[in-house]
Amino acid sequence: METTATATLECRNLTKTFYSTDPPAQVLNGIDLKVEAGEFLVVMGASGSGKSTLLYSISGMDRPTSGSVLLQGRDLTSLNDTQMSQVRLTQMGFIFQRSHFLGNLNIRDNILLPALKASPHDREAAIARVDSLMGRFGITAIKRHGITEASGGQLQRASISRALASEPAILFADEPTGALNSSMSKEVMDALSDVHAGGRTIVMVTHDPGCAARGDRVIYLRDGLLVDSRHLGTWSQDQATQREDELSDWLRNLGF
Ligand SMILES: Nc1ncnc2c1ncn2[C@@H]1O[C@H](COP(=O)(O)OP(=O)(O)OP(=O)(O)O)[C@@H](O)[C@H]1O
Repeated sequence: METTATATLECRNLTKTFYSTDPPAQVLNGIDLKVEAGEFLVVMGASGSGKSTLLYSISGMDRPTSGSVLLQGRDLTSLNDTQMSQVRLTQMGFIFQRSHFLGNLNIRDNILLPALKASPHDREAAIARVDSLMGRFGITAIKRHGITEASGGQLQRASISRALASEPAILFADEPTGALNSSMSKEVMDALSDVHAGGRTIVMVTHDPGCAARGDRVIYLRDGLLVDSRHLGTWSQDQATQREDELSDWLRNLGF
C-alpha cells in the first residue's frame, strides 16, 4: 500500500527584514506557528501583510532574519544552501500562481524532470509515479502536448503533479488559482483537496475565501504578525457555501 509522506512544520519567533530598501522593510515581526502533519493550512491577509514572505521563509526559498523553522523537528535555518536545496528537492513541493514549464519539453517530461533529479537511480518508479499522478489529476490525454496546448487549469494540475512526483512531505502553494477563472479554479482546488485527503501537509496562500474554505485552518496576517486564526474542520463539498460565507464574515470583521 502507498504511504503518503507527511510532516509537521513549525516556526518560532520568525522575523524577516529586507535590508535592500531604505529604510529596511520589516515584513515578518515574530511569527509562531505550528502546522500539524496532514494539516491543510491557509494563509490570508491584506496585500503586503507578508503572506508570500512567510511562505518563502518557511519553505527555504528565502532565509528568515531570525527565528527557527523546524520541518519534522529539523531546524532548516541551520542548513547550508546545498543542504537546503536538497530538502526542497526531496521533501517539499511548490505550486505558484503561474507555472513555469520548459517550452521544449512536453507536459509529461516537464513533470518528470524534477522527480528524476530527486531520485536519479529510480527512473522506472519515477515514470510510474508521474503517469499515475497525471491519471489522478485528469491530464493523461495531454501528456504529449506542448505547454502552449494546455489550458490554465490543466497547467496548474500539471504543476500539482510535478510538485508531488518526488513524493514531498509538504506542499506549498502561493496563490495557485490567482490566474484562473472560477471553473478552472475549482478544478485546481478539487485536486488540492484530493492531495489533502491523501494525508499530505499543505500550506497555501490565497486571497480567495472560496479557496480558503478548503483548508482545515486559516490564519490571518496583518503587518507581519499572526493576528487571528480560525479552525474550519474537515472539508466537505456539501458545506462549501456555508464555510465560505462564515469565512467571509470572519474576514470582514478583520478588515479584509
Ligand atoms: N525582496 C524584497 N525586498 C524588499 N521588500 C520586499 C521584498 N519582498 C517583499 N517585500 C515587501 O514585503 C511586504 C510584504 O510582501 P509579501 O509579498 O510577503 O506580501 P503579501 O501579503 O504576499 O502580498 P500580496 O497579497 O500583494 O502578494 C511588501 O511591502 C513588499 O513590498
